[in-house]
Amino acid sequence: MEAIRWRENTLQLLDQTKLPQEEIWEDYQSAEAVKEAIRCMKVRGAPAIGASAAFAVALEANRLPQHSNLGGDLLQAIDMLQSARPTAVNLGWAMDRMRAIVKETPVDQLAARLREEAVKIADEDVATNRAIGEQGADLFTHSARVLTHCNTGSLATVGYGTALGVIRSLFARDLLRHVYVDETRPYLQGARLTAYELASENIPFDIITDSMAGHLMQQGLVDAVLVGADRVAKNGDTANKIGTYALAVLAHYHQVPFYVAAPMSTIDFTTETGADIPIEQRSAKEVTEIFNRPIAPIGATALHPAFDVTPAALITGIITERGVAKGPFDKSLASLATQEETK
Ligand SMILES: CSC[C@@H](O)[C@@H](O)C(=O)COP(=O)(O)O
Repeated sequence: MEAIRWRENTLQLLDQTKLPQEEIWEDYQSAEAVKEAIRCMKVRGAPAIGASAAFAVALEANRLPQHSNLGGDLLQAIDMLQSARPTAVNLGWAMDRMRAIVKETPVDQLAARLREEAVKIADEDVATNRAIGEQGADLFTHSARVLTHCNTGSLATVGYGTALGVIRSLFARDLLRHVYVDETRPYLQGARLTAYELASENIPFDIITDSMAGHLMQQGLVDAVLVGADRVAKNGDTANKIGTYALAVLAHYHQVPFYVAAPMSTIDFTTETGADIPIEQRSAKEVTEIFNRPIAPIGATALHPAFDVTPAALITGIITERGVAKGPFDKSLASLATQEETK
């Protein structure tokens, strides 16, 4: 399954706001249009928005006339793309890579070099996720029932997925008994997207409402929680989809291992702790309405922080492509950052 395609200098995105009812691919030709797709979540998931924005810079280099200040125009487009969503650090990370290419490349080679770099970012993401899957599956010796939140699969990345990549690898090794999929209010990434991915591969699962997780853990039905991340601070505090923190508290109380799966590009060594991570506030309408249909009284107000921060102390391990970091995370993450890939 894929949600991002690069075909003949055109970016194609699978519109995730329409899934699973309709599979609609849309063509993109400009950075502005891609920014809007990221903002309104036609493409979402930290690695997927990083890769889409990288392709958007390549599109822009093709679209704009070649002139002496093309580099300046592209740097502006990069800033504009980076502002689309604030929490996912992979967006900034991918834009930093594109910025570096713009700064070091002669104007007549920009389009080709930016295209090359965007393809590299996308290809690397798939390889990284497969390595995360293997590292994560190595943690399990018995067939497990896992609970996951949001969507961290092929739709949230360029392919395979992070937490869902670990789930795929467990399934491939016959070490997966069942997946409990949090529906993930309010945007329903779990019920709509994770369920869609698991169903397409015949991986056994049940959707649960977010409020059912505690009950399941109390019943002894959950062996591990596996989630993704939008940004991991230097000390291991992790921002992920709203509801992740509550799951971590529940897992801690019930002594269920709580794992975060994320590529090294999601670790932000410039952010000291979770308190410094910007939390995206989205429209209240996404809470008071479902698919544009009101579910609350007219005029009712709502809050919509799209992410929360799980303190490092509640995290059993952070599964990366280079290995699994354990607390104290400031030391283990720093050591992974300096080491070559082990797999
Ligand atoms: C591999 S995806 C990791 C995270 O980006 C994911 O868990 C998540 O929170 C996605 O949020 P979204 O708002 O759908 O972009």
